Amino acid sequence: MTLNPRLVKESFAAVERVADKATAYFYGRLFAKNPHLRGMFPPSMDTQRDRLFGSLTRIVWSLDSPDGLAGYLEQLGRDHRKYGVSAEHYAAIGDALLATVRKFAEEWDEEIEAAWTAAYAAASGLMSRAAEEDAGQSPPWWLAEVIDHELRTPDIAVITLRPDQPMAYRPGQYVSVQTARWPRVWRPFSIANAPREDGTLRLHVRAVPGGWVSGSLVRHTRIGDTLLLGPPVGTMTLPQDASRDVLCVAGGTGLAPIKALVEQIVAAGRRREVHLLFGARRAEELYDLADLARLEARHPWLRVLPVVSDDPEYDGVRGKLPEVVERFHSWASHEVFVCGPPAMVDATTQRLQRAGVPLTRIHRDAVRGAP
Ligand SMILES: NC(=O)C1=CN([C@@H]2O[C@H](COP(=O)(O)OP(=O)(O)OC[C@H]3O[C@@H](n4cnc5c(N)ncnc54)[C@H](O)[C@@H]3O)[C@@H](O)[C@H]2O)C=CC1
Repeated sequence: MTLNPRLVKESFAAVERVADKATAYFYGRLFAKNPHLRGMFPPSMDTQRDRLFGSLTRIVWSLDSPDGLAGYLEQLGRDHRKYGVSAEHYAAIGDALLATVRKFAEEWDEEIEAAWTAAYAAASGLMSRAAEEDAGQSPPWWLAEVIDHELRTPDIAVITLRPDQPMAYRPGQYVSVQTARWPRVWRPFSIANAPREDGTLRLHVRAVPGGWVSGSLVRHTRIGDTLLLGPPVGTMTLPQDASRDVLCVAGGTGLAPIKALVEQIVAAGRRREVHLLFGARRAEELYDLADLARLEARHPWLRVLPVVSDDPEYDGVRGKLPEVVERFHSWASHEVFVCGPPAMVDATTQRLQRAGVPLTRIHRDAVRGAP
């Protein structure tokens, strides 16, 4: 079997053009052949479909850069332990995936089939080996008790959790969360604090329209409730050797991982300059400003700049974050962290690149749909 990234990418391009049909076919086939697997998935499959296709796209387009891809697949394998995924499931999914690309690719022959079989064997092998290794040291999921629940706006809650077992993570990472109200529905949320001695974690949650987990966390969760957490994942972390000044750009609840990173810099005691631009649509949605102001008062090297985009009366810096970022400073020599609505993250990244910041120094995590 030969791993041939070119053949996989060419056939995948045709599947990508009909992504909706292809994912519907994939799950239809998977469940028709393996009805017992349906119970492992959430009742509503919409987000699940997008997620599957997002992961697949990322895997296929990174086949040429094995190092980054291996890290991603290993993380995916560890994260899938929370679903109870086994070797039998990998085989069933591989079978449905191959049937799907065979159906939707414009060309198909033995060579393409062999390339896909090899690619899937390599990818699922990395995932399952990482899962096995992880099983020796971490649980597949954590139970976490809600020990504080603060409604900062009618839609935004800051929730503090105490996991039942220690959870090792790096500031900037995120976890999947499941509530008792919606079994099997997992949504990712960034951890909003650097690791603490008491092991507690904070989440910043905005209830979005139609958001099953986010709505349940903001409106129906109380102190004493128990949540399920998946393992910490994500790569928007502070580089080990970085000594550069830092720019952080946070849109809305995208502040969560940024705050964890700022706390990490505080804890390390390093005196690099940190500029934090925290944007919201309206002043009352700058939900964590009091806490940020306290941090700023204690650490003169930290500058927090609140930015409001949709209120012409706001008596401070107004505008959209990508534009405001350009307005103030040259960031060409900074390490940059950007988190928030995907369109804001993309626009900010583009502007920073145009202003001379290399992409390798712009850290962001595509947690699409992490409301
Ligand atoms: N680890 C991660 O990747 C995390 C990601 N998020 C994401 O952050 C987002 C936060 O959403 P909300 O609090 O509702 O933010 P929001 O929609 O209220 O906007 C927050 C800020 O982003 C700006 N903004 C929004 N859309 C923009 C656009 N198209 N172009 C330029 N600027 C734009 C607004 O002007 C405002 O300053 C969600 O999409 C969530 O998925 C949140 C937490 C963690």
